[in-house]
Amino acid sequence: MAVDLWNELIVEAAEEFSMDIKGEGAEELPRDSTNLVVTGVEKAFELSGSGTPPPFKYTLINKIPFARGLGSSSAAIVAGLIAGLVLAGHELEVEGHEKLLNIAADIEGHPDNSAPCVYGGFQLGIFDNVEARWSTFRINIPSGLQCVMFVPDLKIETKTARGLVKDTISRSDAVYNMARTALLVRSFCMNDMGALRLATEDAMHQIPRSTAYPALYPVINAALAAGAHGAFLSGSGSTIMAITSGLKGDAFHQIKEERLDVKVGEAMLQAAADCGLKGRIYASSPSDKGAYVVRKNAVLMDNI
Ligand SMILES: Nc1ncnc2c1ncn2[C@@H]1O[C@H](COP(=O)(O)OP(=O)(O)OP(=O)(O)O)[C@@H](O)[C@H]1O
Ligand SMILES: N[C@@H](CCO)C(=O)O
Repeated sequence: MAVDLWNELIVEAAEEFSMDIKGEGAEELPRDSTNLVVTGVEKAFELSGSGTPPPFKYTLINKIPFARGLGSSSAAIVAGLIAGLVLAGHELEVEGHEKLLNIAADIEGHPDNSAPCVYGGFQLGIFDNVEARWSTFRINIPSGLQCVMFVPDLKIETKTARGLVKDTISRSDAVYNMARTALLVRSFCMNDMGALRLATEDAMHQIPRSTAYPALYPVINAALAAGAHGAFLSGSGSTIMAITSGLKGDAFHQIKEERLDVKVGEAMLQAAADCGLKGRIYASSPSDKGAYVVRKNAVLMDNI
């Protein structure tokens, strides 16, 4: 599900390659061609038949915390792909093909984050063996939902978190999760948030991942006790996401005591602190919109 939390990428013509990173990951993310925005731009140029891209000046303005289960790597890949397609003047087949989504998911290895990143909203990403490609399906999101995210000072890379989950699962665990996946989709389609606590229970990945993350269940339980409809590990972690609703109007006009998102956020922070873990709370909402081009400026050549 896409949330209203954005990274911005500016790509400009330049004499030589450079990269400036502001905000999240400014100190840690690579500033060379291994940065995923460059991977995206290079892929777009390759697809356009233009070969290697010319040197560019990259500016990344990052709001999405990285290696926290919030899809920052997909955001970087998709931003690079879209910027590269615009710069190379190349268009992809969309309708009935989902080319952009498939290219992004192939770079990332799965569509879990690329689908909401490309399209916005709540997306199911399924590999279609007949078409030999990823296919996505949009699910309704009830209006007024809030996403309260506990983002700990603890980075967990997806490949590490995936290493904690067994390759095989028992039949009973599969049945447990399949039933809850169906209930989750029903809850969203029917605007029935009352079923979300049950629908967001899990028997497949949270327990093994909690072995490296002792605060996981205390924080989930604190969010539920404070009134969240459901709470769960976001992606492969380390962010823990709680879903609340009930506010009317802009958050700035609310009385603090009446704001469930604040109560839930405070409860999550406290439970984490009790486990010796610090972090930040982000309160956001689902975004219906995916990645988009803000502006394209034509650069006049010297001889024009
Ligand atoms: N521009 C970029 N933004 C974010 N991560 C990047 C970028 N370029 C390279 N990376 C690398 O990608 C890795 C982070 O990807 P990872 O998939 O683990 O985290 P995430 O996308 O934030 O979380 P998740 O996939 O669990 O939602 C790090 O090793 C990071 O160095
Ligand atoms: N949904 C994936 C991670 C996507 O970031 C997982 O649980 O491994």
